[in-house]
Amino acid sequence: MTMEPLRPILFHPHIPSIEYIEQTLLPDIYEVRTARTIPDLAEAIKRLGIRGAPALGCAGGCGVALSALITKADSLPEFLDQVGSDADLLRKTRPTAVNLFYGIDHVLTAIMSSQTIEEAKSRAVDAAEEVIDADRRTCHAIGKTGLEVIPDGARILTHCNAGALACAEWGTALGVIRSAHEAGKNISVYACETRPLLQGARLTTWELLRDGIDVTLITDSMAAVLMRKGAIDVVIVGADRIVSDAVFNKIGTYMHAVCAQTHTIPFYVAAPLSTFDEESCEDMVIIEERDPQEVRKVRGCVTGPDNVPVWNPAFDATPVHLISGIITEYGIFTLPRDIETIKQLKKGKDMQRH
Ligand SMILES: CSC[C@@H](O)[C@@H](O)C(=O)COP(=O)(O)O
Repeated sequence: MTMEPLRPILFHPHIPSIEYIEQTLLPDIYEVRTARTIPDLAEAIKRLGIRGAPALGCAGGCGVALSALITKADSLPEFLDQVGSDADLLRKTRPTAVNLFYGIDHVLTAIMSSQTIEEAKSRAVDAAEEVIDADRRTCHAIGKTGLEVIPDGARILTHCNAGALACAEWGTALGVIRSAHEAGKNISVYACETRPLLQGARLTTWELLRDGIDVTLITDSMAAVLMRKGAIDVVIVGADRIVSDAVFNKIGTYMHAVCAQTHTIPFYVAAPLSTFDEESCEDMVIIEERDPQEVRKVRGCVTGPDNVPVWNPAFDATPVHLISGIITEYGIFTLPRDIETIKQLKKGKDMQRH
């Protein structure tokens, strides 16, 4: 039986609202929630009800469109002012995943030259729908590109959740895994649990079991031993931001990359062009630091003394020399070698938009 495609974020311009799968409750509770205001949406993003770089891009884009639809203003400048300040509120939710800013800016740019409020509303809806449709198409294209790095029989390690739940559909790292499964390759996956918020344990395993893909859950500290035993053929992870010299992804990714290099295992990143921030370098990126309580407690259960100091960065940077390739909708690239090609491709996309 084929499952319905998993679509964690839907935009309903006629209501107007944004519907999303509440990811903090999975896997025990599958609940679809609705954001009707920008503060509602911002709150859902901050507490990771909506999460994952491409999904954040969709949320940002749809959020600006939602703001355009619900804003009541007497003049176009007043209207644009209100939408701009809602966009700023969304920008402040999470600092690392660049797709959030890409989605917000895509819709803002589309409405800026409007002559009337009605025109701006209609442009905002079209642009938000474009962000979602493009992400769906892109993830399927990434999946196809990635087929060449997944041999039949591959045992794949992944970290965090770079699946359909992190995108509009299909996924990036899990998109490659899904495409390999769909192409009839006999693959199996080790999903790292991904402390402290367990996106791997809760979300990746749930997605893969749902699709009938062979998955085994391990704690993050078990990955190195599996690599040493020769039980991993390839590592594939997603990305939150790719700069000229590093890939930012969920905390723990760097550790897997170092281990993979030691054991000569290929280490791939799967991400759309919208995750590249190619003009920046590692030092320029803000890594989100989250609430210490996320480490002292796991889903309400105490895991450390209430007064113990905690360091809780949500992401780490993996230097590009540890990465075998970046699987995108346009092919597989390596950095720094292909940085100019990436710049050209992004310029080309910008030209198409204007
Ligand atoms: C396709 S999504 C890739 C990344 O966004 C994912 O690996 C990740 O780090 C998500 O972090 P999260 O904090 O859950 O938003």
